[in-house]
Amino acid sequence: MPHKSVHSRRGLMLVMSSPSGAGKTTLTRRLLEDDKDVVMSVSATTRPPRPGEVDGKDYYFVSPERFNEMVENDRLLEYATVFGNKYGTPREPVEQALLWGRDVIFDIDWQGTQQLMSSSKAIDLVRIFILPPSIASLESRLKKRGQDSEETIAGRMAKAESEISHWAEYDYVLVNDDLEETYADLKAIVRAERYRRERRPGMSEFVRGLMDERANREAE
Ligand SMILES: Nc1nc2c(ncn2[C@@H]2O[C@H](COP(=O)(O)OP(=O)(O)O)[C@@H](O)[C@H]2O)c(=O)[nH]1
Ligand SMILES: Nc1ncnc2c1ncn2[C@@H]1O[C@H](COP(=O)(O)OP(=O)(O)O)[C@@H](O)[C@H]1O
Repeated sequence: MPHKSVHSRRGLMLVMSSPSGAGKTTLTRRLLEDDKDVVMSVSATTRPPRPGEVDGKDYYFVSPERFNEMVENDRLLEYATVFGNKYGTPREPVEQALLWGRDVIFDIDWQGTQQLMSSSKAIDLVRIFILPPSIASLESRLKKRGQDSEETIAGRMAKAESEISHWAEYDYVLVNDDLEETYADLKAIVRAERYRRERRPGMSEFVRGLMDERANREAE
């Protein structure tokens, strides 16, 4: 049996960004259901909850005053204004999860991704950008989701181009045409990233063990 250090690893920070409606929530939820090593980073926001959204699960819904307090007390890893509302990532749950060797998945925009990149977290980041197969399908998905007013949908569509323009700042780009195929690709990315040398702190110890074993056998 190899020593357990061979399995110890640093958690990934899996960042998912996309124009609204491309499918990141759908993909993220599936990954969370399938893989118990992945936990979600629940953001704080000043946006009002949509029907069906649960405080503490989808977001922490907070007042603008409370949000400012979190910023001032350095409780957020990053934050940004999107569609006129503030969104931010609470620091503590992320640091806890990574410490326990869990992977953390983030549904944040390009501004948040840039902030994480310029912080000490850069080596832990895996950035994934989700594109729709066409603008027409983006619009029909937003309509089909049925959670936003005509006006909100028009606003999201108007923002899509500026979101999409940041695609090249990501490590991986997935075109979410067939959901099953995109999901399989997402899982492949996560699986491979877990094996990166720099995320495997126990590996040097394991290799030292191999060398010792070899030396011992030679001595016998
Ligand atoms: N920077 C940053 N962006 C966030 C955060 N939480 C959510 N967002 C982004 O805010 C945007 C709007 O989110 P939301 O109102 O839930 O609508 P969605 O586009 O349907 O997911 C999306 O692009 C999210 O990725 C956060 O904590 N930080
Ligand atoms: N590959 C796909 N093909 C068709 N519909 C999809 C696909 N991926 C997601 N959807 C649907 O499109 C809508 C928007 O997806 P969602 O995950 O909420 O997007 P986002 O989180 O990026 O705003 C949802 O109704 C979802 O069921």
